[in-house]
Amino acid sequence: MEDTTTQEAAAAAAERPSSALALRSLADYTVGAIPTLFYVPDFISNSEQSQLLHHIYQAPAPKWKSLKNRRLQNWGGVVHEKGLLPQALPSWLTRITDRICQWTGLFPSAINHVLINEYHPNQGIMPHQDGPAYYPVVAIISLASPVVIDFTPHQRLKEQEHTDPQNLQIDELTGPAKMESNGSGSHERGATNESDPACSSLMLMPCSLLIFKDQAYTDYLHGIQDNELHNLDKVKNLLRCPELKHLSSDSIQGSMDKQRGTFRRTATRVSLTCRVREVLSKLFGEQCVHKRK
Ligand SMILES: O=C(O)CCC(=O)C(=O)O
Ligand SMILES: [Fe+2]
Repeated sequence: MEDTTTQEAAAAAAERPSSALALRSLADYTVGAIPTLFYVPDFISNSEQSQLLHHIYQAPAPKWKSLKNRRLQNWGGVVHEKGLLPQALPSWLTRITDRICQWTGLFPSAINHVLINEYHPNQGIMPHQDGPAYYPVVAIISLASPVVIDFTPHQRLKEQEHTDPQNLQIDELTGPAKMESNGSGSHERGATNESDPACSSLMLMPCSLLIFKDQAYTDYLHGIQDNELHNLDKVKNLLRCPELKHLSSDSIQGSMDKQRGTFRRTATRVSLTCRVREVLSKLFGEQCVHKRK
């Protein structure tokens, strides 16, 4: 489905080399103590951000699915318990997902699934692990508002699975865990990073790319607190967010309280969670399973 104007495509193409050229290799973007966590500021340009937001908010109202604490759009096909019934991603998404694929070199095939989440300043996503139907590499593009994402080790969840098997459920969208369906993964209630030195938080600025994989994917829960005020105590990448110093400029919204070490969200954030999802080769038939590295 081609819905991009030639002008827009030309503008994006003209811009791509400059942002791509400015990038170093992925290994240069590790952050914090978890080795498989990467933060890439300015992965997309401001005008690419505007184009993405334009397309996202042009989608027909039924494309949005409202959840208790956010709403989302699902692109790439319908998720079924046995995999994905695929539907090609629109070109305004593949322009970004193909670049992520190429530059990272981490995905076994083209990114085929994008979940778009929208969060008001008091909304978030509970600590969760993305389900087993995804290849264990996640790429998240952030738009419109900064937010803090927390990574918390989930040994507790693993122990629970071992000791309490009757608690396990297989969710339509996820894997075995105590969970609440979020359209994306499994949720653990009440996980907290207050006292755990192993946890890591990152500030996700608009236009940035977050990549997490392997250990960060399998041994950590990730989540965003559902309040306007975010604590910066455990944020590992503040030095890589120089724009936070200029919050009065109209491009980035929010406010910092340096004394208290907090950031207040004031704008709606949108994110693109880009993944490779197992695809059903035949309806309810044979499944194509990715080899995990
Ligand atoms: O919005 C985000 O940055 C996180 C989204 C997420 O974790 C998910 O879609 O599974
Ligand atoms: Fe997730």
